[in-house]
Amino acid sequence: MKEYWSSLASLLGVLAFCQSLLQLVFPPQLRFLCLRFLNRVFHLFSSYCYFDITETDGLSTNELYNAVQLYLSSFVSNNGSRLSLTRALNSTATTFGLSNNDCVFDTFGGATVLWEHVVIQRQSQALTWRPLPEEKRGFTLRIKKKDKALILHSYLDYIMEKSDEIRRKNRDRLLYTNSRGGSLDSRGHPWESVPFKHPSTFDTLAMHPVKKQEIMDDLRDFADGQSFYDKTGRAWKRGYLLYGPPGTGKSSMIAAMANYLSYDIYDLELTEVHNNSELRKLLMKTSSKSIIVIEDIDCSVNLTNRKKKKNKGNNYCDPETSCGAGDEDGGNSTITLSGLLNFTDGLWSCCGTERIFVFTTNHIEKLDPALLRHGRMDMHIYMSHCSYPALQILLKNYLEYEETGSDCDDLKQLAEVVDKAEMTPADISEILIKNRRHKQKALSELLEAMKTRAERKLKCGSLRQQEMEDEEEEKRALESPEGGSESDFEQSCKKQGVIEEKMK
Ligand SMILES: Nc1ncnc2c1ncn2[C@@H]1O[C@H](COP(=O)(O)OP(=O)(O)OP(=O)(O)O)[C@@H](O)[C@H]1O
Ligand SMILES: [Mg+2]
Repeated sequence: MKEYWSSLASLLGVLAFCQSLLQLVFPPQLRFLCLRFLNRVFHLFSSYCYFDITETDGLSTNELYNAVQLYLSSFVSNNGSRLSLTRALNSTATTFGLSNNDCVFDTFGGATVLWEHVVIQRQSQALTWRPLPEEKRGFTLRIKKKDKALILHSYLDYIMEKSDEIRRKNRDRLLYTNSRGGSLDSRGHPWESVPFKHPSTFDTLAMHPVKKQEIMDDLRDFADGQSFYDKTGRAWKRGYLLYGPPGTGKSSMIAAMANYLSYDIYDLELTEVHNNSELRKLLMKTSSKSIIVIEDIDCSVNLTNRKKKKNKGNNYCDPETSCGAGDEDGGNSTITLSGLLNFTDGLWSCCGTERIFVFTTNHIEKLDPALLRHGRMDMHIYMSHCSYPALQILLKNYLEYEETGSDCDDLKQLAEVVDKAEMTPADISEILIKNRRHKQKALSELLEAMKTRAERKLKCGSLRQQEMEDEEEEKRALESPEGGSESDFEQSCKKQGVIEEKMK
């Protein structure tokens, strides 16, 4: 052991002697050149090349550094052994990060790359007007030389895209409204926003699964369809019209769409918009990846007929016929159907990308066909009364009721009566919420309510049928020569008698 230590000491002595000899023979300048030369030779024969992505680029922040950090956070939790955890302001998600001087591998298009997070202590604080952070941070990307073209062109673009997506997902969605009625905030913005935390998703939405899947596929195709829209020369936007009776889930569907695509919502209150140019300004201030909603469009403003001339006592006017002196925009004091059509489909509608327009109505028949045509409203979605497949979703969500097969008598009866009852999901969910702790009670109360509704519907239907038949008979009697002899009074007495009989 003693011998070992003495030989180690003499070896260190020789090394120290060699080092001082080298310093004597090679001056520092020459040494630096030698090292640079050796480095070059090493890189010439190495199959790898390296890229440094620093946190700051001079004084401005390097977007690529932030993007890489976010991108790595999406998968580093599976691969890394030592991670940093952060949570941004207003965020509900935790972000994983690569710890200082740690490495992680990634693959892209068949190429494997290595990312290293490099953190170096800053030697001395240079004299600047802005104090610099104590650490210099950056990522070093190691790739094979043969993959250089692929990585530099596609991989870095992919990272930027992916990080945008992660940023949007981590941030809470926003719900914008124009309820201030045209006035701007301090930043000149016409929209007010609040965090959007609606819990409705496509899982909680009660509707036929096939229809639901069709809508989800359509939304996904739209969101992933940039190249398709570019190729076909179409503006990257899509319109959905949701129509159906109140309480069938139109607003819930909009929330589910926003949650599914992680889009913001702009809830446009048309009654607060004074004219077409204000509408256009509102549109210009919306961001991409958003859903622009006009609820109850038939009630907002009179938008029934583009060809109609100006009506008295009605804030609608025709853009194609002059609506007031000097009103080349169809009226500076009113909003027109033409203005709305341009909003959804004109040149101005393309001032942003990746936007969805959703209109809702309880009365589709009241809308002008121009508003409904494809290109404006590409998909017309009828939100119907509750069907049996939709009811099954509600039972599962509210009562945790799993498929029990044909042995459940109540379920069988519900399946028979649900279509005849024509109840909305809103009506049904009220009964289920009330009895959610007693499954059996909930089912029997629901069945009772459905049966009563179905009976009433049946009675109303046959009453209406009878009335129509009576009217038809009356008409025929009046037209025939003998029928004309019966006086009006006698006829109305007879009719009254029939109605009283039915009411009994
Ligand atoms: N299809 C559905 N799936 C799940 N829940 C629903 C559905 N439809 C309605 N509901 C429930 O009923 C409530 C009202 O629904 P919602 O506001 O979406 O109806 P709507 O069709 O927009 O009605 P309106 O035409 O009156 O605006 C919701 O809070 C939701 O809980
Ligand atoms: Mg609604």
